[in-house]
Amino acid sequence: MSETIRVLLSEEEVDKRIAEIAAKISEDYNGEQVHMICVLKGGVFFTCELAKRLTIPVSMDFMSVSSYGADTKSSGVVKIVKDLDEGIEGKNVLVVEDIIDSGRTLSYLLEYLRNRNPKSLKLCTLLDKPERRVVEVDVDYTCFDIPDEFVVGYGLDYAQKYRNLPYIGVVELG
Ligand SMILES: O=P(O)(O)OC[C@H]1O[C@H](OP(=O)(O)OP(=O)(O)O)[C@H](O)[C@@H]1O
Ligand code: HPA
Repeated sequence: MSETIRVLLSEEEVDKRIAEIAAKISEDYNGEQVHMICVLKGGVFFTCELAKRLTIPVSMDFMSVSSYGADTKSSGVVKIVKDLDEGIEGKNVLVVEDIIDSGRTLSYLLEYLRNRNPKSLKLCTLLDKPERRVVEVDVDYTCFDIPDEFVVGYGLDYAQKYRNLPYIGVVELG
């Protein structure tokens, strides 16, 4: 089967929106330090682009969770592949994700982090597919709501490919 990629959000659109969200986050934290938790692997491009534009003090940690494997559908079972390096008690935690789809990954992850007593816990996502939600998740910052289509680029993969595309595209199988 062949795959083609149709552009959904151009590099310029994505970059412009990330700058807007970064300004909003910087304003909301009002000079306090934010502890960004990048959810690997998909969240890595967005985390870097966002972090570069924040004007508040930033620290960072990384977690890796997996529920999709090589499929385009969530397995429903969330697995922690890599845990945090440092504790988050008393910190202003900002979880940074590439996409919220069914909500299963983030619902699991936020509960897991809440139990570690951060001072505050917020969620920032590049993309959200609200139509696909199975589990409710409170999202604090969303760059784009998108339709129910499987997307790649800016960290998002299809069977580990296309993460490096500098824009968001829809995978079309022929
Ligand atoms: O809302 P959900 O239906 O749970 O889907 C969202 C999750 O799926 C993707 O991760 P994936 O498991 O593909 O891992 P990856 O980031 O390493 O590619 C994405 O990065 C989210 O973590
Ligand atoms: O649309 C998607 N693309 C890539 N990974 C994903 N994980 C959940 N939804 C998606």
